[in-house]
Amino acid sequence: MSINPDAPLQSDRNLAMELVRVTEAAAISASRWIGRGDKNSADGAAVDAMRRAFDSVAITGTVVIGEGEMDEAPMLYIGEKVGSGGPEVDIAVDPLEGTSICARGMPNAIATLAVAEKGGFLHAPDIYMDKIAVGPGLPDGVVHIDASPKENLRNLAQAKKSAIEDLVVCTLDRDRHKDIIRACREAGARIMLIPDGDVAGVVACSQPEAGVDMYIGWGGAPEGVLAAAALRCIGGQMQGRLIYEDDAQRERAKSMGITDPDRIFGVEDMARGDVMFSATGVTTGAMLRGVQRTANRAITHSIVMRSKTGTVRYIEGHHNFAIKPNLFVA
Ligand SMILES: O=P(O)(O)OC[C@H]1O[C@](O)(COP(=O)(O)O)[C@@H](O)[C@@H]1O
Repeated sequence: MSINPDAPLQSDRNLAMELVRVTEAAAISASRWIGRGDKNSADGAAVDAMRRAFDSVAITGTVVIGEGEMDEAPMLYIGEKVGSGGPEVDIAVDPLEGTSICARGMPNAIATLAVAEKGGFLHAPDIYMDKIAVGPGLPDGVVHIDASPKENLRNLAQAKKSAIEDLVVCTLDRDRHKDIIRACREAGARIMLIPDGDVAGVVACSQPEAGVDMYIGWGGAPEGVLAAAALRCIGGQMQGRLIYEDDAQRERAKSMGITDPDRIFGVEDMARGDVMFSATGVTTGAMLRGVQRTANRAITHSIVMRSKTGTVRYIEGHHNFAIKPNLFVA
């Protein structure tokens, strides 16, 4: 990262690897709660482990996308400082993205975070964001958030030199998306419904093996920023627009520095400059395999990427609790 010009290049190379340890810790702790029907305990375990893991990362980090405000979140609240000291960076976290799916033992839960140089992330309030995303290597503006699903699919099919019938559109399985779903199906596309976890849904557009051509629909705005951070590294296009349910939400956005609350944010508007992104699978999904646990051991599957180099690494971690119990046991 460009924060400390005197720091050797090696330090930010190492930082990317340190971040994997943090999402691994959160995922392993959350994995103890997979399928146990208790999403708050799963989330609490992930938050606690992620917070502790940050203590050994050599950064002076400020949480800008976190678990909520100081008075509502005991840890990883917005404004909290994390890290053991080092370059000043901003942090976006979602220690357990997909709390309900983890509790229900369903696919797609991940532990994730992103790091940017100071001021690099959009300070998104915890409200909905309308989102549309496609993968890399396509003409700029091939899809647009204000175009109809049919128009977007037609343009996307043309750019990909495929038929609309070959395209898969991913969206959250919500009543509010029924018109989008109907329009996509009527246009001939196939729909992949996910119960939760739209960070993975958006990122899937940029992972050829995931089989997703376009992501569309409303999800959390903080999750939108995390997804944008991933796309900054892996490539792909995304547009997001905040959705306000009342004036208080609009005011809240303004108080967080969003001067034009109705603007359409692109990837660079949500995650600027040098960005790193890490995610570890909790339950198996399109993006990552979940934690595999055996007595005293766990295997984790993570993705870590940097915008500076465009390198994307898939990391399989084999963890032995008999030797290293403290970090990972909630
Ligand atoms: O469940 P809603 O209100 O449709 O919100 C959608 C958001 O919830 C999630 O599906 C899961 O979020 P949580 O992990 O906080 O439960 C996100 O991925 C998504 O952005």
